[in-house]
Amino acid sequence: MKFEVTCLMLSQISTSFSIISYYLCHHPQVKQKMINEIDSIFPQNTPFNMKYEDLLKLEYCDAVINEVSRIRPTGNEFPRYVENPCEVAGYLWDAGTMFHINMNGIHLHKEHWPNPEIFDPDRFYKKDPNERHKFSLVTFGGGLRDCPGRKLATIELLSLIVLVFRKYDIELVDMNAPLVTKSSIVNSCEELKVRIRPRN
Ligand code: HEM
Repeated sequence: MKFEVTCLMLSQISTSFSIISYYLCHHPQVKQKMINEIDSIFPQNTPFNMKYEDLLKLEYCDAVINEVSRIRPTGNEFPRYVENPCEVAGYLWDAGTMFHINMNGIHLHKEHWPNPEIFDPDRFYKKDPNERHKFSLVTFGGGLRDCPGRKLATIELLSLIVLVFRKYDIELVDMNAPLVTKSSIVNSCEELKVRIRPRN
């Protein structure tokens, strides 16, 4: 069981990284802005020393992670079980009802996200998270049972982005190929053909 949970977490990280790479290749100006930020915090031709405090300075990379996980979350839903009768959205629900909270429905909701189908990391860049609804982004769930691994997952993704994009450029082999994902408990990236070249 422990092994399965660990695999699930790792598959979420690797799928997130694949989806990030896919979106960056389709939005070269975003990729360039991200690379500029990485180069400003971890300059080329200087000894490379990846520190936690420096990773936290990568605000644009963080915005890219948030925007990719908004538009293409690795999860589909998370459940909530009600022990007592309750009212939700103007309806009365019996005790024992199981709700399945639809992440895509929330992440693409026009009331919370203008032009929700458009990929735009600037929605998150240097923005105060308190200015939007606290459950408008539920990549890591929400409330009492939200993901305790969210900070670790974000730091892992930021580290991976720095390690790869500081040294290498990634291109899609076929710009017209769709992102192939398989949906089970979570979505996993099944195939993403890329060309990786050293930068410079
Ligand atoms: C990109 C990576 C990850 C994503 C997208 C993700 C997402 C989620 C989501 C949506 C939930 C359900 C939250 C809810 O019901 O409100 C969850 C729960 C959980 N996650 Fe993550 N997670 C990730 C990485 C991790 C990591 C790295 C760990 C541990 C090291 C972790 C540990 C857990 C645990 C233990 C729960 C159950 C919490 C509970 O039921 O109280 N997750 N995660």
